[in-house]
Amino acid sequence: MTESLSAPVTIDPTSVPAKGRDALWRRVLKNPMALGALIVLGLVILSAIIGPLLSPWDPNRADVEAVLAPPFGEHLLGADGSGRDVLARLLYGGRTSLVGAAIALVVALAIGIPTGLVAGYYQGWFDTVSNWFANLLMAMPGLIVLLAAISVMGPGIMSLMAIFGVLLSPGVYRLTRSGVLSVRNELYIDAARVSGLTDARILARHVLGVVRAPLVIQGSMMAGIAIVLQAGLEFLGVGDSRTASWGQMLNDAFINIYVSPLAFLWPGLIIGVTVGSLAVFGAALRDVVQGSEAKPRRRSRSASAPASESTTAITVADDPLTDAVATASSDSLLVVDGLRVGYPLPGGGEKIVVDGVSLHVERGEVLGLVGESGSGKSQTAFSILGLLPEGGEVVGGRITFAGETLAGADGGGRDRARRIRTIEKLRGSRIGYIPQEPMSNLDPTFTLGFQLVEPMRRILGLSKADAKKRALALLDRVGIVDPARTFDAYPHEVSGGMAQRVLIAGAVACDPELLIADEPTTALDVTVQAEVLDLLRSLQQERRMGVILVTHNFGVVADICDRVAVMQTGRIVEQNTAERLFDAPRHPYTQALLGATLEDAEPRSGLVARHDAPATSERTEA
Ligand SMILES: Nc1ncnc2c1ncn2[C@@H]1O[C@H](COP(=O)(O)OP(=O)(O)OP(=O)(O)O)[C@@H](O)[C@H]1O
Repeated sequence: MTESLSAPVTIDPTSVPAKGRDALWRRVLKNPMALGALIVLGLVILSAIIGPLLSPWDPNRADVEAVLAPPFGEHLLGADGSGRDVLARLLYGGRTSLVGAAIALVVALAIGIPTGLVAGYYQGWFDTVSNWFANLLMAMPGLIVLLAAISVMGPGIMSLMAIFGVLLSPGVYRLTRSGVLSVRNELYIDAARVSGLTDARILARHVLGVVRAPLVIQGSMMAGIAIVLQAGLEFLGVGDSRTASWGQMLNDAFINIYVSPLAFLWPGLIIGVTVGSLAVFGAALRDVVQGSEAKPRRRSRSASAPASESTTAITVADDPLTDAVATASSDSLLVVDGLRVGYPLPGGGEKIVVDGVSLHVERGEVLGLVGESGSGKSQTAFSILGLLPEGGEVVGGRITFAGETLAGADGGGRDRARRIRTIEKLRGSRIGYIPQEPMSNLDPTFTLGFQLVEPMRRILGLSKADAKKRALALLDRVGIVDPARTFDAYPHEVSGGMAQRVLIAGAVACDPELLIADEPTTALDVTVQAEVLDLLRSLQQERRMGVILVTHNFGVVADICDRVAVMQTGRIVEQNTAERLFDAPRHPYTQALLGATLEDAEPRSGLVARHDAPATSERTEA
């Protein structure tokens, strides 16, 4: 029984409307079925609250002269077998039934939502243990558990409803967990992490929002089930006979069904109407949610390559060709020294995807990280940000930012935990990040303004009004024509170029010292690419930020970078100033990449002086 009661409603949690909860509720209220059900439910609840005003009778006052009195006399709906007023008992009984359903619902939600959120978001041992508990609870025969509880705890109906709530909680847990799993790897969740939001805030704002509508649907179904179950138990004689309830009215009416069949009608009708309204509301809400134009979500980065991939460890490349420019100094902003990143392989061992990468970035300097697809550029960038996909780990080397160690040289678990805290503190404040796909990195359920303001309030401690002022100024600075309109817009209401400008505004909002831009122009239209690069360059110069620009495009490198590190199969094969690299590429791989960039594949001797390179060279992709 518990299994069927706890079974989650079948709805894709990611199909929550992109326009946010306000728009969702507006659509619900426009749906006649949902509105009708809400009105009926409202009336039932209201009549239970103001019961004493609607009936002058005490629900427990027995009048021997009124036993089984017919309706429309002194008692509007008649009297029961003990001479008690039926209308008064209906109104007061509503309180008992609704409070009982509320208790079951609150217990189910209070257990199911937090455990589902934590299990889905963090996974690991907690997920395993909570799944095990959920399966155990679902396998229990609910009615037998409740009857056993009666024999142990007595017939108190409210405590039984609390136990019933526990039995319902696996349904809530599973629904929440599956909702979280469907979004936890979304890029906008990473973007929220990068912008410095804590896990608790991300869960509350970006993850819980996704499961809110399915939970309301599931909750309305569960409330109906709880009302029916409570009435069923009371019909069987469980509960306090001195408290009026719909189930007890059924019990009383059943005894006198041949003498006064109408007495059976009233509680049956009110239970039917209430449970029916809850079911209709749930169904209408589901129609609204499923019929909405939810934006298809793009795949997240963690799916880029499963660890089970039968790739063998990367081949050993030549020693990197580096000049003195590749040597870090003691006051370098970022120093990556001998970085190694690995993923565990299913059969044991590990796949090394970044192997001994060393680089550094100075304040006010742009370092281009170039190489073909799969060469390890993003893995290097994610290691610095502490955002490697699941399974990925820094297995060697060290990353230091402004003197603070972010990864490597572990002295055990406590050391590692401290480093994780350090990088979480730096992300979004001193280290900014601009992602590759602007749209996937914005939460479709919140306005752009909200997504800009929230990190500023947390990191800079600004008031709402000041954060908004700063956000509008930033939107203006990144070239948005109508900042106020864009501030109030949802991601799907702006173009890809505008979304990227918004993300750039967000990345520099807290004045970071280091900016990591992962192919920031790849997903954009060629005409917009040059503008976004111009914007990046001017912001970088204005704020003297160190920048790592991940790209596979030498046009972008020529346009904006001071130095370049060329990556191949997880290693840096050549590192030089942009000018020298274009002038005289030394590694055959660099020569081949440059050759592929130019239509005629001629070696580039002295052709490209960095800032003379046309921005439109973006068109010729490597
Ligand atoms: N989750 C993962 N599990 C296992 N291997 C992965 C995972 N993500 C990436 N890799 C591997 O890491 C290597 C480097 O990937 P990375 O994403 O850094 O390449 P890239 O140079 O940034 O390429 P692109 O330009 O296509 O983004 C690739 O061989 C890739 O298959």
